[in-house]
Amino acid sequence: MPMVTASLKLSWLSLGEESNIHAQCYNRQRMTFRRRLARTEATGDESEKREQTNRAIQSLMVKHDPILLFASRLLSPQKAEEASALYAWCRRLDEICDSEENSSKPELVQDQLDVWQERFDDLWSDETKEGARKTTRVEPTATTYYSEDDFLMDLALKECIERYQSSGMLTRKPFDDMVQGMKSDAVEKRRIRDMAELELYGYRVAGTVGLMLLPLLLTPEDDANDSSSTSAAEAVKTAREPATCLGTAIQLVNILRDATQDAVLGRIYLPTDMLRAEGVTEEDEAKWLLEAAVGEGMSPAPDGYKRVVEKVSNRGYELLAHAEEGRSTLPGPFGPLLVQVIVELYRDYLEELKRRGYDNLQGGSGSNKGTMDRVKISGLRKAQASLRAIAKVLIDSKQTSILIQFDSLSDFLPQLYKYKL
Ligand SMILES: CC(C)=CCC/C(C)=C/CC/C(C)=C/CC/C(C)=C/COP(=O)(O)OP(=O)(O)O
Repeated sequence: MPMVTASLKLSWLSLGEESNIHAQCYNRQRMTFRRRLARTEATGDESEKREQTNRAIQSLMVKHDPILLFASRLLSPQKAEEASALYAWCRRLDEICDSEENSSKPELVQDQLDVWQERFDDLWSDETKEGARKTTRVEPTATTYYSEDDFLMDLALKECIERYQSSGMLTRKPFDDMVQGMKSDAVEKRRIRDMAELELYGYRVAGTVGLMLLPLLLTPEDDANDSSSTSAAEAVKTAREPATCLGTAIQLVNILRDATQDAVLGRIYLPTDMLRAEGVTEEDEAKWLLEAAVGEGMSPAPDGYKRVVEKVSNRGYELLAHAEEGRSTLPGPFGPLLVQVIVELYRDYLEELKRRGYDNLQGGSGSNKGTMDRVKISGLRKAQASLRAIAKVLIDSKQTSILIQFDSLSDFLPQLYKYKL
């Protein structure tokens, strides 16, 4: 690709010339992207391109989220493709923030997120009222170019968007909100002011996933029929709140789980106002950030710190309870079952944290990156959690056929075992 050669040759150019060339290359790539999108063109054989798209998405799933590869097999082929396209967009966005190359360069991450959002503007059809977003100034760099696989994955997302956008079931808000959430992480010293900010962050990076998925989960396959899409739109409205609660709860639990890992990156997600009210000082924080960075074990967490962990954990329980109550807003039996399995697993994690006296700083840090002995739940407990979920959904729906339909349970349990919770 000439772009790569160009970026290699740039080393002897002055900085001004370099950014000028990047700007030209970036603008050229963007124009080509828009032109190809407008023609909805994937150049070449249609089925070959579809296979290439699926391969690209699957390799992302295998690397990051194998359990979703399994979960997508529970959906119809069309819904699986749509969910996968949404996944690919979210995962590549998250990769911008997590990339090794970008670590400790928040301004670079901010620039790449601006480019990502500008790219999303091109994907979101201009025909809608929401289409025209005022874009920010973008500073392209050698790392902001996209590959053919990226184009194909974006094209798959565009197809998904076009399917659900006109009914108003899919809006661009969750996409913009997720980018916003990622941007809030790309700062030097990441802190959270209070519980409201923590929940907003949880909604932005995880609650939004539920909102993106609802339209496709709630629309029948033959959605061309007007009356069915009207009722699907109603169903989406009802399901929004529990779906958001579930995503936000997942993120709160992830935050409690990854406290040491985040401390290695200089990040503290527990609300500062709650920590101060419990007597945890900036010096205490500096001490555990240093210990996490050195990686030779953490001192026991102070009592005030553990009380804050307990409060955040209690909020996690509440959000999980809302999600559980709302599980029947999804079509059964798989929708409610999926929600219930997640609820049981994440609740189990909170139980384990309680058993350990709310000290989530003990265990892995440094080269162990939070995995050594951190609070986690065993394969056996994951299996018990899924059986509990099946029993609850069974009692709820009085459907015995669910066990027969869920014949891939033997595939599911090993997947769950590998899942990193
Ligand atoms: C394919 C199926 C069945 C569903 C797709 C469901 C979707 C859209 C999932 C997107 C999930 C995603 C990648 C969200 C991005 C933001 C986020 C909360 C990432 C956190 O990922 P973790 O794996 O917890 O942490 P790491 O970033 O450390 O990997």
